[in-house]
Amino acid sequence: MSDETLFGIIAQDIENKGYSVLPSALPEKLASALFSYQQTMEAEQFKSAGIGRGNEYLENKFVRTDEICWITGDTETGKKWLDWSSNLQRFLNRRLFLGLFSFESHFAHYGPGDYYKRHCDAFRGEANRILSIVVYFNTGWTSADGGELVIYKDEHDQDGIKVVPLLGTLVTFLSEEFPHEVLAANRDRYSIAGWFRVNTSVTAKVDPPL
Ligand SMILES: O=C(O)CCC(=O)C(=O)O
Ligand SMILES: [Fe+2]
Repeated sequence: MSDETLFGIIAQDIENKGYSVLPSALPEKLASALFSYQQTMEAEQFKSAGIGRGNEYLENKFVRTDEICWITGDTETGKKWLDWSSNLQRFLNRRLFLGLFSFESHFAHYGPGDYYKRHCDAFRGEANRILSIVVYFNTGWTSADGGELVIYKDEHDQDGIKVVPLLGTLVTFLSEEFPHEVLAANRDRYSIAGWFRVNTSVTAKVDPPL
């Protein structure tokens, strides 16, 4: 499948239902490059995941226990991923007028027993995270391995839909609309999570003060 075809399916899903779950969707070459990159650097660079970034960085082991590493364009593989993501961003902006302005993403590693409790990636009103994306690198994942992503339709939904974190599966959803969680995994679980943002700093500057 070409990138254009794939991006078109994602756009249609987002338009129709606000989320998209596509098995075997991430291009295989990109997936295997990213996975080996994650494996080689994980020992030295990963750190315990915190909630928020920068000054807001706050480790919160009650909410999430995975380890993360932010992806930059400093390596060939990191750059390939950011190029692919920016093509998706451009496509979605043209097709859905989302006004996506920037992208941030990190590798994540959930060891056995790790989880990320039910949360939203963005909050209505203050949010500049618009679209969340998750891709997985785990071969031969079965239901006995746990670690599913559960996406809830709204804040009242207790059932959700379960996504098996299998190699190549690509998930996108509107960040404000869908609470979600990662159930405890019984084996190592590797992934990337990313967020497309709109630019809020510009409006903050031009908005007259109250
Ligand atoms: O790994 C997943 O399936 C989702 C991770 C997630 O929700 C997050 O990092 O915000
Ligand atoms: Fe999330």
